[in-house]
Amino acid sequence: MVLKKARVLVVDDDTDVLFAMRMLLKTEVQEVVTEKNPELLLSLLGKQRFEVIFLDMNYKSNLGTGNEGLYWLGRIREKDPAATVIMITAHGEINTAVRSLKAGASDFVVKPWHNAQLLETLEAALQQRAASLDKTTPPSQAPKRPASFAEADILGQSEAMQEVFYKIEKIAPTEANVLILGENGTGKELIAKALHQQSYRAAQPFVTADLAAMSEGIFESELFGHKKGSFTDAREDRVGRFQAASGGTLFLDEIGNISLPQQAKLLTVLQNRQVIPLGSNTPVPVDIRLISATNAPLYDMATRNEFRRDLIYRLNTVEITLPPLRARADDVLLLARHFAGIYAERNRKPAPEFEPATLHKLKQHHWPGNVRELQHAVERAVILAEGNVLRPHDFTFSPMEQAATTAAQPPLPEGPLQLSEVEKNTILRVIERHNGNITKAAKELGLTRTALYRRLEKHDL
Ligand SMILES: Nc1ncnc2c1ncn2[C@@H]1O[C@H](COP(=O)(O)OP(=O)(O)OP(=O)(O)O)[C@@H](O)[C@H]1O
Repeated sequence: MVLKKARVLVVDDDTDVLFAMRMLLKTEVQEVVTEKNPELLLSLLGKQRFEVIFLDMNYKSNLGTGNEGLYWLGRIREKDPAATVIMITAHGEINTAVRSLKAGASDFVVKPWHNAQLLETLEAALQQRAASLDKTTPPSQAPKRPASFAEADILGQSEAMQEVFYKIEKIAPTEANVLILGENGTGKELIAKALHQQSYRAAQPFVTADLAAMSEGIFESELFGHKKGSFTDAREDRVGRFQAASGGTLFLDEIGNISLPQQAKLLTVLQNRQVIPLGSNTPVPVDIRLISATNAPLYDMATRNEFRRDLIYRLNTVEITLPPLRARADDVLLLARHFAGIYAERNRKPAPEFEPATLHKLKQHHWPGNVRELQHAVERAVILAEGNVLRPHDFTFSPMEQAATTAAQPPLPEGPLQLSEVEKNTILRVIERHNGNITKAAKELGLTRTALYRRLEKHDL
């Protein structure tokens, strides 16, 4: 609905982009104006009102630094601080795109875009704009934002996490579907909850569906509900998770684990915004904000036709990637101290100190289980430590994790070194770094896929 009333300005020096935008938007919005020359932007804004401006990040004169887009964004915001600007960026410019969010852009789309995804981004931006301009919104419906992410217990001082926080702040109060990517234990569920808590839906339910735990047999009934008698065990009517989350947020965890037939069913529901419970003929409209998460390499899976690209585009209006803990050493100590405080209090012990050598050991560890592993390691150490100083030997890692850590450091062999062990550990570490993607791991190791498979067999992996 909001789309139909929108007047949209598109500024890009690539005439193909302008043409594609015009073709896409002309039937969707009230008016589309396109402009090739950013120098004319301000005079256009002086003459006409636009609800949304799509602004390219790079212009041919500026060698792809994104600075010109940021410059024009600044000029627009000077003229109209309430302007809603969506940046158009190329792949590989995500850092600049996030900088543009900090500079006041509402969102960004990545070229080449998927039409449905671009329309969702536009709609979300319009809704966000309407909500922020709507002075009549009663205070109780305003988003409940914690003053800081520390209050929501999401800690992180690394640059990578600061960018995640900026994104959350921007995205939370919108209706955009969010896809959270990251290895196990990086905090995906925590981020999903924070997005909900800071959204306009905060007072409504947050419902989680762990798709990895749902067999083919119960998938539909769990998600879409069922009618009494629709299958042997259906003794009464039951609403599914989509309906249970009505008005609130549905968190689909481990989305990468569902089969192609399940993907097709999910896509239909998301497209039609309604579910049909098993055994019923009556569609039930659903009003949910969708957040999904996975540690699976969805884009690689799509290339291998294991995951539907059109479903990805429904899920990833905005994407948040959580870096593995090993890539944010700055956060390791912050989190370790935080967990130490929590577990000391829980176990009625004084808050412990960390020996410098302990901190070094923690920083060097590979953390294959990420924050969850750190949390458990600190809990164990706090419970087992004698006195209130945590020493290196209070942190013991399983042999496999230890091997990964050792391999991550410059080798310091003591005694005879088993070459085949080193090879095995290196292979394990590289495969893990690429989330199990054999093609990428083989590339990094300088092997062909076949050669890597042969070595996996050799090491019984
Ligand atoms: N930045 C963070 N600050 C504080 N605690 C964190 C942070 N990230 C993760 N945690 C904690 O680490 C644990 C694992 O986080 P969470 O369950 O959100 O990870 P996940 O990525 O969803 O894991 P999985 O993929 O296994 O489901 C939780 O106890 C969570 O509270």
